[in-house]
Amino acid sequence: MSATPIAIVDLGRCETSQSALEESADSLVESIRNSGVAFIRNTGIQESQVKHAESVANDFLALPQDVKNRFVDRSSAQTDGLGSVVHSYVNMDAARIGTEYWKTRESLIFNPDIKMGFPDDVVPGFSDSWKAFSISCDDVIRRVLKLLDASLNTRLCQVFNSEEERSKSVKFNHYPAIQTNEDVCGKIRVRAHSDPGILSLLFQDNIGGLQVENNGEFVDVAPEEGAILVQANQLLAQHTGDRLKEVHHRVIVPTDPKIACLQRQTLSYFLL
Ligand SMILES: O=C(O)CCC(=O)C(=O)O
Ligand SMILES: [Fe+2]
Repeated sequence: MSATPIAIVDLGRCETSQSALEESADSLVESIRNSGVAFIRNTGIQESQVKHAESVANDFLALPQDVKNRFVDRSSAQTDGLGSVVHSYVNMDAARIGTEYWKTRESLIFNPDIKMGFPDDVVPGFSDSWKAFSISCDDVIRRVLKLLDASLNTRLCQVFNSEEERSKSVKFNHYPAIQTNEDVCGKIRVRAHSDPGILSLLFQDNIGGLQVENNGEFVDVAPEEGAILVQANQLLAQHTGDRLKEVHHRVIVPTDPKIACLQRQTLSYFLL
């Protein structure tokens, strides 16, 4: 499976001159047109802030199952939590353990703007950490929209700002280590789908496994050290008249047997 060329756009450089901004904007748009995604770096988001948001998520996942189950939102089970504006803990493995264990995943999805329902009583500081992370991500998404506007001659910033406050989600995915002697390399961990909303930012560890559909073929998105993945979602496609298509993507167990069985974690921010 070959890797697709994905642009790495330096957000800091965009602010140095108009020509740097235009060049970066075009490269961002070209990458999203080709593969539905682009990397951005030099965003100003502190690594310590990301690590902290991941660390409170891991504190939550380490809690006893009955405590975690208090946060299950049954109404969002169909949509994997994302379509919902409420908080939820989703355990995708409950029915599958012992059969398709490579599909095992626990997800935490919280809307940073909804005040009630955070697990602060069981993980002190959870909501502060995720809210701070979401404020930083929101700022980055606004800068990405500005670049898209510069290249496409659209008014996405204005449209999405002038609408009443949009919904947001922070999502943490935990794919546990796989304990088996069986060959699980390349098996599907998350089925192919596209996500709702406008744009998302994906912070992934160095394990890999994310693939995007490109000309009918799924190609690897290898993690890029220090860079965040911008993903085009359904509403962006709608608002750009399909000039930017939403990305169809999936997650597989890495094909390298040395890392296939290791745990993987990702943290995402969605502007919905
Ligand atoms: O964990 C990943 O790399 C992506 C997961 C995903 O596509 C999702 O949660 O919507
Ligand atoms: Fe997704």
